[in-house]
Order: sequence, then C-alpha cells, then structure tokens
Amino acid sequence: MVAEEDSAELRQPAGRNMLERITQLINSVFAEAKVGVVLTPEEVLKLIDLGDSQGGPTGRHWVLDPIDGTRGFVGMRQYAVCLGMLQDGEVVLGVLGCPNLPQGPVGEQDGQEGAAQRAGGSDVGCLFSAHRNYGAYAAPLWDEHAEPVRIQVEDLSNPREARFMESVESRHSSHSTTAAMAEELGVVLPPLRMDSQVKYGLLSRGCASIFMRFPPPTYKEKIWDHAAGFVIVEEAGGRVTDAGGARLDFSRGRFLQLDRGIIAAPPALHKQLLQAASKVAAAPLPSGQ
Ligand SMILES: Nc1ncnc2c1ncn2[C@@H]1O[C@H](COP(=O)(O)O)[C@@H](OP(=O)(O)O)[C@H]1O
Ligand SMILES: [Mg+2]
Repeated sequence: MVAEEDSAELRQPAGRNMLERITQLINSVFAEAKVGVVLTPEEVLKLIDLGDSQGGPTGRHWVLDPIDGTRGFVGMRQYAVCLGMLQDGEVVLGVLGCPNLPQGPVGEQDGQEGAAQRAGGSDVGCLFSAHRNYGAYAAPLWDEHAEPVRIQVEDLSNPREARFMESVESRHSSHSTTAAMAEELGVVLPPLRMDSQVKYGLLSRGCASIFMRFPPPTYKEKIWDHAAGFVIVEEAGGRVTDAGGARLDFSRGRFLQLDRGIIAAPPALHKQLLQAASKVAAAPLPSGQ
C-alpha cells in the first residue's frame, strides 16, 4: 500500500491523545459494522504504517489518499477519498468517493465554503470508479442499491464553450498560469475552482471540459493525488498528460515526474491545450514575476 499518511506524529507524546481518539473511533465503527475486532492503539499505528510502500514498476500496489483536499475538508468545501491500484506501474483501478459533490450540475458555489452543509441530501455525494478497459462509472455515494451509470467526458473541441477547473488553493496551482493558458486558448468562461480529485470526477462526467494544474516548479506531485482520477478520466475518454504531452507515469515510485504541470481534457481540446502550453511557456514573464 502506497499511502499519504504515516504514524510519526501519533507516536510522539503530543500525539497520544489523538491516537486514543482515533482508536476509539475505529473501534466504534467496527462495533457498529459488527466487524468483531477491537484494535489497540499500537495496532492502529502498525496499520497506518502499512502505507509505506514505495510503489514502482513491478507488482501490485494499492494507492490511497484517505482525505484528498485536506484544506477543502477543513474549509467545508470539497474533498475526496481516493483509492487506486497499480499493476506493474499502470493504474488499473480507481475509485473516488466525493461526499460533498452534487450528483447533478455543479457551479462555483459547490467549490466554496458551505458545500459541506448540503452533504447528506439524497442528491449530494458521488462515487466515481473505473477499471482499465471496462469504462468509467458514477453512482450516488450513499445508495448501495443504485446502478452505476457509464460516464464520458464532454465531446467538445471549441474552447469558447469550455469551462476549465483548477485548485482553489493558488499555492497548489498557479492561477495566473492557468489564466494565461485560458486566454491563449480562447476560453471565455471563468474557472471552476474545486479542491481535490473531485475535478477528475467532474471532467469524467462532462460537468467541465478542462482540468489544469501548475504547481510551483520545485513541488513534486504525489501519485496518490492523481492515480484514481487518472484512470477514471482515461476510461471516460479523456487525456491526462503533463504540459509537454507525456502521459502521466505512475511507475516511478511515490512521485510523478512532470514537465511543468498537468493538463486533462477530451482529446480535441487537449491537443489545443498542449499548443497553448508551449506558447505560454515561451512567452516572457510579466515584469515583477
Ligand atoms: N505546494 C503545492 N503544490 C501543489 N500541490 C500541493 C502543494 N501542497 C500540497 N499539495 C497537494 O495538493 C493536494 C490537494 O489538491 P487540490 O489543490 O487539487 O485540492 C493536497 O492533497 P492533500 O489534501 O491530500 O494533502 C497535496 O498533496
Ligand atoms: Mg491528496
């Protein structure tokens, strides 16, 4: 298992109280679900540390981000529970649980504080999934009897009709770079800002047609922030590459090695985005940047 968290902080004296609370919470959920197991704090620490696999090009690895979009979670916006599976370096399975995401059309307000208050309604909460070569699907998160429906990216090639998505947090993805890309491409709609991998889910079901991410140059993207969303978008007919056009490569361990950033879109738009990316990269920076 390749997972974001480890137990280091919980092993400190200052983490003891939190460890007790987490252990109690797990045991109460286990009791409710009649699992028949009671964990000790030490067992909880060991289980968390099972996520220390380094991934790589061979074998099978689960890739877990238990709360992706931590800032969105804390800010009562969007977040996602993300699980992917790597087989010999290729993402073959992906699941995204998005508790605060409406099942129908999504607007700017759904990426803002207050989204969490709408959670729990029968039309809020989405589960996206994909199995390599078997398509991408969406289902209501809380209805275990609902039949998942096949999803497809929007069949769009005209940037003037396109809506692009990016991070809420400009420290995660430069809003000025995406604005320059949008201008170069001729996108006229304002960005849809959402936390976490819900953006990959929205792209896959055609709620928006472009996802761009341009982190600071020194930042190394982690595979758990993209694995599940990547296979879901590809199985929905989209393309996900770095800004140089290389398909994301999950076989290199816990990190992705990217040229500038990530661009995801239906194929016809994706091609135009790559052209825009090379023009934006070649343009001189405005003074002061
Ligand atoms: N400086 C940075 N640049 C790019 N990504 C960053 C970042 N700092 C944190 N992140 C990642 O961005 C993820 C959230 O993505 P988004 O911006 O799409 O909401 C975070 O996931 P976690 O919240 O799981 O830590 C974290 O891994
Ligand atoms: Mg994350």
